[in-house]
Amino acid sequence: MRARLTELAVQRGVADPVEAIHLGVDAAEAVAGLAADMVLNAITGAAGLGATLASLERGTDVALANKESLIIGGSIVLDAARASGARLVPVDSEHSAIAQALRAGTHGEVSKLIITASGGPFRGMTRDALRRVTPAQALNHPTWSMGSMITINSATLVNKGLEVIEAHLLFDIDFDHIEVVVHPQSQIHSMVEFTDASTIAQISPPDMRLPISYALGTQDDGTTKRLTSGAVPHNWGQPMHWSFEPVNHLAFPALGLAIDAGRKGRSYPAVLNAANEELVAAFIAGDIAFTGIDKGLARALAAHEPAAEHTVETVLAADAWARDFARADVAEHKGGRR
Ligand SMILES: NC(=O)C1=CN([C@@H]2O[C@H](COP(=O)(O)OP(=O)(O)OC[C@H]3O[C@@H](n4cnc5c(N)ncnc54)[C@H](OP(=O)(O)O)[C@@H]3O)[C@@H](O)[C@H]2O)C=CC1
Ligand SMILES: CC(=O)[C@@H](O)[C@H](O)COP(=O)(O)O
Ligand SMILES: [Mn+2]
Repeated sequence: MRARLTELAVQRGVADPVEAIHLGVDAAEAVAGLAADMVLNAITGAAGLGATLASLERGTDVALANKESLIIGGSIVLDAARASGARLVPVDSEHSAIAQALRAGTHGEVSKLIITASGGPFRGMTRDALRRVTPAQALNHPTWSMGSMITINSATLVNKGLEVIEAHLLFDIDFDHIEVVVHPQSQIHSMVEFTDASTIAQISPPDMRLPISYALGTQDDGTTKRLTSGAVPHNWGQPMHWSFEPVNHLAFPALGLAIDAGRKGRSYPAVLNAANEELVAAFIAGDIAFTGIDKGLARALAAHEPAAEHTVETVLAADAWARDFARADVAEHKGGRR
């Protein structure tokens, strides 16, 4: 690997190819800590925490796709940004939408954030039917093409729970003022309701090039220059039907579990995320049923005893504890109809 990368670096005229190449588990963190205008963190999962912190500590703005690092780090990540003055710029489509809509008023004028959810491939299904769905069905997202972890998280609504916590942290809005609504067409990416009863929505086709380019357009003064995204705007001359419906919390309890973990704070979000990463892997491997994911999450969160301090060390310890717990939970319930 190093030899091939060195060859490529030499071909591209890199002055010191040995210095320029980082390999291994700490490579992302090392690269994120190098001089840059902005780091786009699109690693999946808790593994992205080191890179987010390394960028922020260096004072580099982070375009954040890796929502997990903010969610598990919580105040540690926010404090790192505050201390260096670096910005956390959302790439997640809902949070990009909210950031855009928030420009219509002040923080004090916000009455509610409304996060839209596609509802995933199993929208409308009963709890009983959900016991029998397959990984292939769960990986077939109705509107977005994404990696396997976030696609399964969309199917369980864990993704929406993570996004509520992410919105709370990014925009400093209380959990009581964040609502989730199912909007199956994924055209409205989220909304902000203001105190005058006006609601501002951000609308675009489901294409990540738009939130990514919006984040990359961040200017030194915090304003945003809209870049060419390549996304195709709506054709308003065509008939379109968009719908909204409430979340079925009985069929999809993971959303409530995640919001509860977010409200409790400290290491609960880290436990939620780490247990989920393990349970999703077990579901994809065929070891547990789809409904085993939220059942395992409920058991992990109920068993967790958080440390008094909230530090990188306690977050990583909670992450490791949750992975062990979830693996044992999978072993205990493997093959059963959980
Ligand atoms: N896809 C989307 O539309 C959206 C994604 N996001 C978020 O963006 C992130 C990435 O999602 P997505 O692109 O779909 O996922 P993918 O599975 O497509 O890509 C994940 C990437 O993370 C890398 N990676 C995983 N673990 C590590 C590690 N320990 N160190 C370095 N790199 C690592 C993988 O590298 P390798 O291939 O070498 O394993 C891969 O390039 C997630 O946090 C997701 O929630 C948010 C909103 C929308
Ligand atoms: C593109 C993006 O931001 C994803 O997080 C997407 O929102 C997932 O769709 P769900 O609404 O199904 O979770
Ligand atoms: Mn999203």
